[in-house]
Amino acid sequence: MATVLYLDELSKKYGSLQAVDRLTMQVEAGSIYGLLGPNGSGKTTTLGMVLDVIRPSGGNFLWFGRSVSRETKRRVGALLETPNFYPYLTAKANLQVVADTKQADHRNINKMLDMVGLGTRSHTTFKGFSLGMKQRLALAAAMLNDPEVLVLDEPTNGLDPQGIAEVRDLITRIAAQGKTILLASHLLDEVEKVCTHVAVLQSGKLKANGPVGDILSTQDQLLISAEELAPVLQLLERLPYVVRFAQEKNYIGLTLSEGYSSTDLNRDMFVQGIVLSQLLVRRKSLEAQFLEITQK
Ligand SMILES: Nc1ncnc2c1ncn2[C@@H]1O[C@H](COP(=O)(O)OP(=O)(O)OP(=O)(O)O)[C@@H](O)[C@H]1O
Repeated sequence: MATVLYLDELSKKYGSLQAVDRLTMQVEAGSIYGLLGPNGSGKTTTLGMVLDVIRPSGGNFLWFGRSVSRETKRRVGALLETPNFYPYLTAKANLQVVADTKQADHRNINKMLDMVGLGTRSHTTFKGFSLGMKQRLALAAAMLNDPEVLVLDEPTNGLDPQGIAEVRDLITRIAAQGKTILLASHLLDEVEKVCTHVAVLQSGKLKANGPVGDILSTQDQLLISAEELAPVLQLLERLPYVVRFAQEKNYIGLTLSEGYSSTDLNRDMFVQGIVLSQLLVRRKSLEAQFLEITQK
């Protein structure tokens, strides 16, 4: 698969503050890549550098295997903050202004309005739009010259639940057209729901990266106990789908391979003559996972 964006020890210092610290990662074509981290972790600075609006203090980055240039910039659409549309112009007229600035084909305007679900509202003035509609119009503007890559900074910030759902759905639909998306978010559940890949940032440092399923593992933890723990421990040694287990006081905590559930465990225990006195499934919260990753 082609690498769309490659970051090689990319760094940014603001005075003595190391905002981004030797960040190395790559974004493959067709992925929805989430840059996940709390406020101040360096996400916006990273996006600013790769979009050539913030000058790096060190390291390098390549778009499509090349240094940033007018040609590479033409292939990348970006939405860093809600753009300043003209409040008294209609959605369509606003996009006409953007199309002129970007020298984009005006025939794309209606297509993009339809794509973001504003086709029937193209004659409504911008000031009459809800925040969610404003954000969708901004996405239409970013897509006007049909870029291969879309860079988004916190695209659902400030939206109500319906607006959030609409924007997330739109991002997924844009990606389904074969576009690559790089998206910064401080919301773990957003990255889990929308992204295929993730890089976790903390204080400018890369803490983990890879496919979302690998990094944000949603394996449940089971807690079990029985009158006698020794035979339980012996059986757990032998069950191939038990990933790990540990005794904690009078119960045992364990995780199972994907595809196995507490029912499988309970059945196998019973077959071996062990009756569990307790079986609890504890879902690992996304917040707990995030703490685990960032404390590594
Ligand atoms: N122009 C600047 N001058 C000085 N410090 C800055 C500047 N821009 C950002 N910083 C600092 O750099 C660090 C990283 O900021 P950045 O905005 O990149 O993080 P972020 O993860 O995008 O957070 P947020 O979601 O709050 O924007 C923060 O400590 C921030 O205060």
